[in-house]
Amino acid sequence: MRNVNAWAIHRDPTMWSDPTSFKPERFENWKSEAYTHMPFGMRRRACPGEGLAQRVMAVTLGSFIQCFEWEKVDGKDIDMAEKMHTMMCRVEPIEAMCRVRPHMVDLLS
Ligand code: HEM
Repeated sequence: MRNVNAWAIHRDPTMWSDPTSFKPERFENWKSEAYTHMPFGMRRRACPGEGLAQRVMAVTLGSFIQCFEWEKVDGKDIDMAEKMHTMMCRVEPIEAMCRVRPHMVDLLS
């Protein structure tokens, strides 16, 4: 058994500038450098679903945003505090409601 602390590597300021800021543009024309970014793990036990996930994530997320209006149940900002578990979890889980956007009602009902 081996454990690699991908959490720490993904937040390492010697590898990433301003590592905790949401900057999707950092991945534009981005070339993978070995072991700096490994959301799907690496090598023998790496995620076999990576190809599928990479293909469907954008369209899934885009559909969620295009088709539904989202709202947090408690109306507060998202609390990003983390706690360790077998997997990384939020201290406060996100509870959200969605409503079909008006222009999608006929298509989705
Ligand atoms: C955004 C989507 C996903 C992410 C971020 C993700 C990430 C991961 C990670 C980090 C691992 C552990 C790799 C390791 O142990 O080093 C893993 C394992 C695994 N993933 Fe995913 N995954 C995703 C989607 C999927 C999908 C779509 C499937 C199947 C259709 C899948 C199937 C698996 C399986 C079967 C393993 C266990 C592989 C093994 O232990 O040999 N994953 N995934």
